[in-house]
Amino acid sequence: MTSDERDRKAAHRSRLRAARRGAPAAPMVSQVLLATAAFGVRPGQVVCAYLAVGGEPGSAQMLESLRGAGYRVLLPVVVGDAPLDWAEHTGELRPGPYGLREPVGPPLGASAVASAALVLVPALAVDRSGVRLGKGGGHYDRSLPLTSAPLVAVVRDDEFVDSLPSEPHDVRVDAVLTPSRGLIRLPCGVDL
Ligand SMILES: Nc1nc2c(c(=O)[nH]1)N(C=O)[C@@H](CNc1ccc(C(=O)N[C@@H](CCC(=O)O)C(=O)O)cc1)CN2
Ligand SMILES: Nc1ncnc2c1ncn2[C@@H]1O[C@H](COP(=O)(O)OP(=O)(O)OP(=O)(O)O)[C@@H](O)[C@H]1O
Repeated sequence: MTSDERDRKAAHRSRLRAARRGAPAAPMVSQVLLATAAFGVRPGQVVCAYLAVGGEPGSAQMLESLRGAGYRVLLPVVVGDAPLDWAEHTGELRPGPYGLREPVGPPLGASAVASAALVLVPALAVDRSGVRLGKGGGHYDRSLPLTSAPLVAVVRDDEFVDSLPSEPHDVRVDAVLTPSRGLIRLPCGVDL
């Protein structure tokens, strides 16, 4: 919206990215199952997830944890500035843009996110009203309006904050998942 909000987002991003450098790993292996249980996701249903890069909480083991619980795991595939495409995670990955690894399976189309029972969303930070700050590509903001599944942002404990700048296109998340605090439904009235 205003360049002021964009500047504020950029300042938050550089601070949060710097703080992630050197942060300990946060594999989120057990925590993701708190999220699927809380939202009643059943074996055989689809969970849209992501393969963590650059200090993001999450891991390949997190994806195995989801598959081991019987969920079908879809991973995002970047298609320029279009909404994300999706493909099923079967274990095999190939290099993608931005240092990502992407699934090798057939692309299921942008609308595949609508088949999800839960979407795990990477983020640099989330505030207690559910505003999410991503890496600035707008990929998730273009994709999340295509689903009505619960949206769970995954961040480090200190990346769940009181307030973040937001623009009209920013899609709010329903809950936040952190390594130590587990799942917190949003909006959250408790002091941080
Ligand atoms: N794990 C993950 N997958 C994702 C996203 C994400 O935020 N995290 N995306 C969210 O929209 C989309 C891709 N957009 C992205 C935009 C920037 C970076 C990024 O800055 N990565 C590295 C730099 C790597 C490089 O350029 O070599 C970094 O975090 O430092 C990653 C993904 C879809 N897949
Ligand atoms: N629904 C949308 N349609 C078209 N452009 C969009 C949409 N959502 C976001 N954008 C554009 O994407 C760019 C990045 O947006 P923003 O700063 O909110 O990204 P982000 O939330 O950090 O990224 P991401 O959603 O990939 O994690 C902005 O130029 C914004 O206008």
